[in-house]
Amino acid sequence: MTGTNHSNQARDDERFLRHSFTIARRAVSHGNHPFGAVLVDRNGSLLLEAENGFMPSRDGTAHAERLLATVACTTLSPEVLAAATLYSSAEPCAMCAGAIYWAGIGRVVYGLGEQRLRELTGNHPDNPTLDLPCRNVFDSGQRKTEVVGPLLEEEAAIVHEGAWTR
Ligand SMILES: Nc1nc2[nH]cnc2c(=O)[nH]1
Repeated sequence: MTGTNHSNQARDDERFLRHSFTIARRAVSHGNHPFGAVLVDRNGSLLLEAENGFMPSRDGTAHAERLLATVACTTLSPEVLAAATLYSSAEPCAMCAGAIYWAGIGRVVYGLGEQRLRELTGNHPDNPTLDLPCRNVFDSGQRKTEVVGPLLEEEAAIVHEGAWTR
């Protein structure tokens, strides 16, 4: 890969990560938690979007990344999945990292890190953050998942402003 390709990729990563922040804000406008995820193919085309779906049924497993992974692996080919990047407004939790792994998505870029998320949510009952980096989950698998993050973490944190007060 040339230096130009590297900088193109970095630019695309920031652009699509910011798009996941927009989806996270959309989740809030729908009464949900501030998380969003998007899937992009190897050519930089947007394939899928998913927002947190906690409400209305208080489904604690309806994380944006897990919902996206399920749609992705039931609609796209293994080749497309392996070459795709999932952009997430926050670091995938252990459940979502597992779902991304099992879906066969090859690359993940996230904004807010798990530690920072934990500081923001405190002990809010809707988000008892798991203290397990997504890299630990991916590294215990048999196929490689590339991970980039935290990235644009200050912007990612702003999305959570006012979201975890009780
Ligand atoms: N990364 C992530 N963490 C969450 N914690 C609660 N919901 C979510 C979600 O949709 N994504």
